[in-house]
Amino acid sequence: MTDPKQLDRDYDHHGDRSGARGTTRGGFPRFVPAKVGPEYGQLLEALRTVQDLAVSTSLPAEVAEAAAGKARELIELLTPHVVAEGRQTAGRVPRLPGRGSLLLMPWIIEKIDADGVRSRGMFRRFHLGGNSAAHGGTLPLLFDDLFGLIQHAYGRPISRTAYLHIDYRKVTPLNTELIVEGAVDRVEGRKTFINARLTDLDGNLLADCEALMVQLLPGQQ
Ligand SMILES: CCCCCCCCCCCCCC(=O)SCCNC(=O)CCNC(=O)[C@H](O)C(C)(C)COP(=O)(O)OP(=O)(O)OC[C@H]1O[C@@H](n2cnc3c(N)ncnc32)[C@H](O)[C@@H]1OP(=O)(O)O
Repeated sequence: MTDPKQLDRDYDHHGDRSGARGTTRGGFPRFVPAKVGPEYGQLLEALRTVQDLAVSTSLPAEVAEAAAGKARELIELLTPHVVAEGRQTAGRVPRLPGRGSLLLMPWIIEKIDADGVRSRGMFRRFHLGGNSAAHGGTLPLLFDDLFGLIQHAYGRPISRTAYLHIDYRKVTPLNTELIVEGAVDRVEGRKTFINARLTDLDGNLLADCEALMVQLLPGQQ
């Protein structure tokens, strides 16, 4: 992963992490890959299964009460380990599904270079929208994170998504291996235009997306 300061000489001057917006102290945190053992991936997989169960069960009161107690125990165990943005493990383990983040789609990056990025994975029960299909709102998250990786691997400075246009071509199934792949289409000054496609393993197009990412100016957050 390229040091973002090499791509953006204003890296340390984008907004403020100490509270006041519009000032230039702080900047974006530096995302350095985190080193973790196998237990971290196991924890995340267990938590994702809990998410699947949380949205697919109808619990008797005593089971809900017992589960709430166990959840509170987990909260107590984890709370002392909260750290500042950029120092958390989530999002900084490129080899894990969703880079080790529970927010992101639990997909694995298969290819990442200046020619583009490809990830493979499944939408799970907790991504259900209706009638066995992935919720339409989960696709922008999948694409947006992919675009962040694409523009970074292409060597663009820190940028934010200005727009993201998705065409939903076919229903996106759950529990089915899929591929998302995209690349920079063109760069115009501060603007990077990126295209991506979501397909099944037979190459059927499920959705495609075009986005504009705009390079941040010094002071922009
Ligand atoms: C191991 C660790 C790995 C870590 C990897 C990192 C991965 C991270 C992944 C996470 C990634 C997550 C990423 C995220 O999710 S970022 C989160 C979602 N995005 C935002 O919050 C962005 C909010 N918006 C803004 O901040 C501003 O609007 C920005 C900065 C985007 C532009 O405001 P600014 O005032 O600076 O610019 P400007 O208005 O002078 O415009 C400049 C040019 O752009 C053109 N324009 C602007 N908007 C639009 C539009 N909507 N349609 C068409 N064109 C548009 C405009 O016409 C002009 O063109 P031209 O006239 O010059 O030709």
